[in-house]
Amino acid sequence: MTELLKVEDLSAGYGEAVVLNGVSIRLNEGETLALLGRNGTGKTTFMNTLAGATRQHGGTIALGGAALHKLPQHERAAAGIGWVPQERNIFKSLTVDENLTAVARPARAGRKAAMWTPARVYELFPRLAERKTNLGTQLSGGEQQMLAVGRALVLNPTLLLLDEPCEGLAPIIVQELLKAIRRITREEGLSAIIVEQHPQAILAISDTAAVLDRGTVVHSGTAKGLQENPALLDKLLGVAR
Ligand SMILES: Nc1ncnc2c1ncn2[C@@H]1O[C@H](COP(=O)(O)OP(=O)(O)OP(=O)(O)O)[C@@H](O)[C@H]1O
Repeated sequence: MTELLKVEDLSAGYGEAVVLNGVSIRLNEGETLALLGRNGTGKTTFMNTLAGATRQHGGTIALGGAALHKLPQHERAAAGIGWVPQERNIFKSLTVDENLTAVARPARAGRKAAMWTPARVYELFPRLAERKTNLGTQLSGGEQQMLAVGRALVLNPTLLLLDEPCEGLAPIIVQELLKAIRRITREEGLSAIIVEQHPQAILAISDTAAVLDRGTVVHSGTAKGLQENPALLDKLLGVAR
């Protein structure tokens, strides 16, 4: 197993406020990590810190052996981070197709998996293909989320960060999205970190899991181990979901 992400003793927050304290997390190439925790425990702050959108106070982040924490936010996408933030930052004044073609870039040399292009995103999300010429403002919440995932994919990242991808979506759309995420990670082998409020659905498609509480990692192990231990899930997350 080749290690892709190595986060060591990370402290980060907003301004002087420290939210994450001494967080260490590892992820192997081709694996998916479920990042869980109750509300306000620092999950989004962790994702934002990988993307370079918080203030890092200490620690290191290495992606494929390169020091990511030294890079400004605008260079992290080129370094391999495909970030889908909670607020789905699509360009609302552009069409679906323009959103995808504006950011598409070829994969790095030596990449084994097939390259993501707008055409492949349309194949993954047929709903988006039907709305190619619609503006971002004309999309439903689920379609916006699909477009946000598509935009991250066409950057051909080495690590996909999905922050609560299913939040606020209708159950049928959640199923569609989870199926697509499973395909991206399981079949295409893209490494990912997924933050979610519904642990069972995400644990089922993840290899490993980490649980945050008050900005520190209070549990890490296999996703299966956590999924099969409702008592531990209850202890860590409040309810055996
Ligand atoms: N922009 C910000 N400026 C200052 N503090 C913030 C900011 N965003 C989040 N925080 C604080 O950081 C802490 C962790 O928030 P974060 O959003 O990372 O948690 P979370 O685990 O993702 O929560 P949720 O599941 O509710 O999204 C909270 O106390 C929150 O108030």
